[in-house]
Amino acid sequence: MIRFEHVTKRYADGTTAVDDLSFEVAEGELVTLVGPSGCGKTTTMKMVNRLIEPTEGRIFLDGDDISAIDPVRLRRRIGYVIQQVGLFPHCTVLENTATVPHLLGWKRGKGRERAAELLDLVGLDPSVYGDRYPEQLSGGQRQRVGVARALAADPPVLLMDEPFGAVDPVVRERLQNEFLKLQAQVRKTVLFVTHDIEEAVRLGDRIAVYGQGSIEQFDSPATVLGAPATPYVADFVGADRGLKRLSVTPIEEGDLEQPPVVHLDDSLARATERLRAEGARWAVVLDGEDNLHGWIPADGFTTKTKDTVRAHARRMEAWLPVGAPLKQAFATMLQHDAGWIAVIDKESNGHFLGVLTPARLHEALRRSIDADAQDVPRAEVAVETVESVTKTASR
Ligand SMILES: Nc1ncnc2c1ncn2[C@@H]1O[C@H](COP(=O)(O)OP(=O)(O)OP(=O)(O)O)[C@@H](O)[C@H]1O
Repeated sequence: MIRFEHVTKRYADGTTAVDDLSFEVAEGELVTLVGPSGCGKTTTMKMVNRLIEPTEGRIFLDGDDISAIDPVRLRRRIGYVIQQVGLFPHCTVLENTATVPHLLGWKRGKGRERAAELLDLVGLDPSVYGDRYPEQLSGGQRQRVGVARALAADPPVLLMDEPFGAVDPVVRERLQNEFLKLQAQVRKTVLFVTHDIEEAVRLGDRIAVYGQGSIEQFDSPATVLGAPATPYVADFVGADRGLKRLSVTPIEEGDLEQPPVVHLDDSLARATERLRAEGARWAVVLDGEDNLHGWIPADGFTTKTKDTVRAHARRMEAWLPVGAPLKQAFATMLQHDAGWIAVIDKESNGHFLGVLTPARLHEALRRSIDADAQDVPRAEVAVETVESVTKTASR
């Protein structure tokens, strides 16, 4: 969808901002450009919508050489979101969002209808926020309007330059999650500039890690973290990359252990006998449909009781759907001081699949590292163990 072929940008003062850059972004792919300040990320991005012209090389959009496309027409195919959102202060949120349809000559009603739809899509109720002015919004809400505005003419490509850079970390994480959900629906081809490796890892289908004016590694987040291509990349992604990697490795069914299971209507006496015979200290409690209900300890009941498990089962506080990142599992374990986390099927109504223990979490982390590091000599893939991760986290 976007292809750079040997692109170089030298500014008039002799600065080479981008040096012989070649890469390709597939349709519907979200690529994050990450690197330290001044490495050429913004220059790369602005060459795509011709705010900056390359000195050498060619850029293609959907097969068309962009140097042959009139810049104004080109920009209609490209949504642009920047950090200082650039909303018009004297226009309402709805008018701001409808700017591009308006410029494209859409009928007023159609433009406003589309703007309202998009505000909804980014989580701003148009009946509440549509008539407000930008100064009556929070920073995070303004960023959402920026995203809605960029999507208004339904361009196939989005360029986003540190769009969440100006908000606090909590709002930022929320905006990132919302944007991921939105992108799953709209599937734009996105170039996303950030200097924050965490953000690059969280959002990118692939990450381009910039050195000085060139890309040092262009790979999936898991590979960049698990098998950095150069010492520079290893240094940039940081010594705690094992910890970061937890956020890109999902819990799989194969990672789970199968503890003893009892049902709500089972006789407590028989369940207790069984658990003691098996040497188990607790069991997972399921309802009649094998959905997760909670857990029950093996001790503390006499085998003479007439009760059912239901009378003494405890509700489960910590559980996760399969596919959730290992980082969330780890955080949940720490938060609840739990030695294991129940994992359920995300499609059904909480169908129980098994439990994740710290040992299994460690194995899952190793599995994903090994999968990526097949061609990389072992010694170069120095990754923390769960123990050292635990120590880092508790420091
Ligand atoms: N108009 C210009 N004239 C001369 N040099 C420029 C110009 N614009 C950018 N540069 C230089 O080009 C290099 C790359 O700049 P660019 O803005 O692309 O970096 P960046 O990676 O986006 O940085 P940041 O994260 O700080 O925004 C820098 O050294 C910068 O000083």
